[in-house]
Amino acid sequence: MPSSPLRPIWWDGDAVMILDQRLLPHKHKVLRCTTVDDVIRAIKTMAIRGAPAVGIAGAMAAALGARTIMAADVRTFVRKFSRVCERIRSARPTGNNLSWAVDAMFAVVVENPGVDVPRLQQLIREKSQAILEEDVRTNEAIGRWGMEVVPRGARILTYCNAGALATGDYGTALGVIRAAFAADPSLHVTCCETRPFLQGSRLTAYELMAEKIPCTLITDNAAGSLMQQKKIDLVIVGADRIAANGDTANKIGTYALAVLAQANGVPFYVAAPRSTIDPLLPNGSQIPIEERDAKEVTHFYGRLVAPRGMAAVNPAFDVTPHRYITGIITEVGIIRKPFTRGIRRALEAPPPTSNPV
Ligand SMILES: CSC[C@H]1O[C@H](OP(=O)(O)O)[C@H](O)[C@@H]1O
Repeated sequence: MPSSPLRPIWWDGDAVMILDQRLLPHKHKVLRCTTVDDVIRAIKTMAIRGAPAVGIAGAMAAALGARTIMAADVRTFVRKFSRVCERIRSARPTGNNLSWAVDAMFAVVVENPGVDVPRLQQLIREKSQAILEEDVRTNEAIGRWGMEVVPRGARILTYCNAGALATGDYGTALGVIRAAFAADPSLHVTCCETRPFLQGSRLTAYELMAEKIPCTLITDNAAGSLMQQKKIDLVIVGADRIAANGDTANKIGTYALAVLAQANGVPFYVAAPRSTIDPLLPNGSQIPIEERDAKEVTHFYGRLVAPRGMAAVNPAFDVTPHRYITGIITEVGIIRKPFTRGIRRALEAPPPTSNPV
């Protein structure tokens, strides 16, 4: 069992256990995954979601796949494992963490020449657990750095779910909120429902209420008006892929929030681990945006709301140009403009070892 009721994924012997987030907050069902396809299906259907959590799921799927490869020799094993990794990589296109995790899993093979197949399978399984544990430490460091930008009594707005359920535990944007709340219980969080999958009203609200963090749910459309009325002190969101210049892909609707924040003089922060950064992308124009089923728009919990036959488009993410971002909170510090130089330095920094503040 996981150490926290909010952990979205964990090993249970030879099975990967995934908390089915499609049913939260009112039903708590765990999917028992024993094959690569079980995990890929959980990712594609958003039973597990959130860029870092999807990366961890990809790592564990790779370990499940490695275990089932029957190969007498290492060369055959490597060839088959490479194919498994490529299948996992394509499960969801926008988040950088999935490909980052798959690359890290394949690197185990590259970094262990001369090791036999059973030992490689064990090392791959251990790496997947290490990625989970490193993610939690990373989020705690993001939380500690992020406290620097949260004034006492802050009224914070957040979007979608960048919490324990979107990561290995603790969260990125919600990691900052958890760390700030531990030091200052007077803060307040406004969370946007985040149509159409409702990560805000179902998941972020669930996390915040579980920990008695003062919070209020609003429709996505209300965010701008609250900022206009000076009722929000700062915005903190997660990220799915950050380009080398700081352009950031996140849940659809984030771009609008960032423009509204700048228009109203509200600081706008992105909280993300370095595994979300894609240094090979010079800017956000080439970030692949996942198109999801139009039924998520025309239906509400499976019930047709729009007229039958109504056309709908459902991009799951958008890209916020770096000019609208105040800072990027990572596990090695807060990156501010000029982002290209700051991101390069952050990627060169050693991993966090202790409390940076
Ligand atoms: C900790 S980053 C989580 C990130 O992922 C969410 O998207 P989805 O729920 O579709 O996986 C959203 O963009 C969050 O900010």
